[in-house]
Amino acid sequence: MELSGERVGVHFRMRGKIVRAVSGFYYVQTDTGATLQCRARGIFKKRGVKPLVGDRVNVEAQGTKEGVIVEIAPRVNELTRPSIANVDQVFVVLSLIEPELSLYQLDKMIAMVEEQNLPLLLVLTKAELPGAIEVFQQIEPVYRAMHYEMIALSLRAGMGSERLTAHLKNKTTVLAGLSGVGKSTILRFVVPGADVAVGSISEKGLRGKHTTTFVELYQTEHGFIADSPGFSQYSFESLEPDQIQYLFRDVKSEALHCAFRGCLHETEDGCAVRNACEEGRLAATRYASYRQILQEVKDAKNRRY
Ligand SMILES: Nc1nc2c(ncn2[C@@H]2O[C@H](COP(=O)(O)OP(=O)(O)OP(=O)(O)O)[C@@H](O)[C@H]2O)c(=O)[nH]1
Ligand SMILES: [Zn+2]
Repeated sequence: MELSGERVGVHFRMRGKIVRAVSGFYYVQTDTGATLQCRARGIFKKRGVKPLVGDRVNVEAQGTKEGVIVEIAPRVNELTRPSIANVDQVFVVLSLIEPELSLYQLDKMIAMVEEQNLPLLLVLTKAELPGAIEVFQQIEPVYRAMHYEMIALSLRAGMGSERLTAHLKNKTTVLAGLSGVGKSTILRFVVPGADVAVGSISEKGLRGKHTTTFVELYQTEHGFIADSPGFSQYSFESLEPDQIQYLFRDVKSEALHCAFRGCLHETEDGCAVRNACEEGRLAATRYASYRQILQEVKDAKNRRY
């Protein structure tokens, strides 16, 4: 292996990205294409800084396989579930059928990503199965109207794959979605040779829920991608009920017209959001998702006090 970089004393200093973190070891993919198993310099611990997967770092290579992280570049952002830094976008992955699409789940995942202020792409899988495209055609316009892009994907039938990979270019992408929707299948497609487990839902059910506790960034042709175990356990518990409307683009824009101060846009007569729903300007399914998440947040808050 050829190492290149700046020579500092007997060490080479290189730039790279942490792609995996396991019990105190950080695996750094260097800009020269090597992967180094690294420890972090003690100073980070003293400062209370924990290197994260996704961090851009400077390493001092020690030989061709190991190194020490000596510097961490300032983070653009930091997700907590999964724990990953410098994320550019999230692919929200759901299956159109098997398991059947839940619009509540879809809207909840969109709201999670909105809370993180990240761009998203909606990826609807298993599009070749009978009845799937009809579901897609029904819902896609609702989301397009809010400027969310939605792709019908079937890697089995070669449908939508080019659009999917085009979105990966020069980005660090996180896949979010419940078990069984096809995230591993996507990973294996965009990262040929990646060691990703794919199994049927029932097989996994028999073995019990498999738990992946660490995140890994895989390098694709032009970017990085990570699966996100744990994303689905996300809750909005740190939010106040009146903040939920801002996670729903359509509710938010209708709420601008609501004359009631502090309105949560529930059952109040004359509420602009409720009116918009009744008059068909706001999709009933979206309003239902908003109301359900709002209720969950209110319930969680009541339990705290
Ligand atoms: N019909 C059809 N099945 C698919 C498609 N993509 C994935 N599957 C199947 O759906 C099942 C689940 O796929 P996975 O990729 O393991 O799903 P996952 O989201 O990674 O699930 P976990 O590994 O449990 O997180 C597997 O049996 C896949 O073969 C598709 O486009 N069409
Ligand atoms: Zn209102």
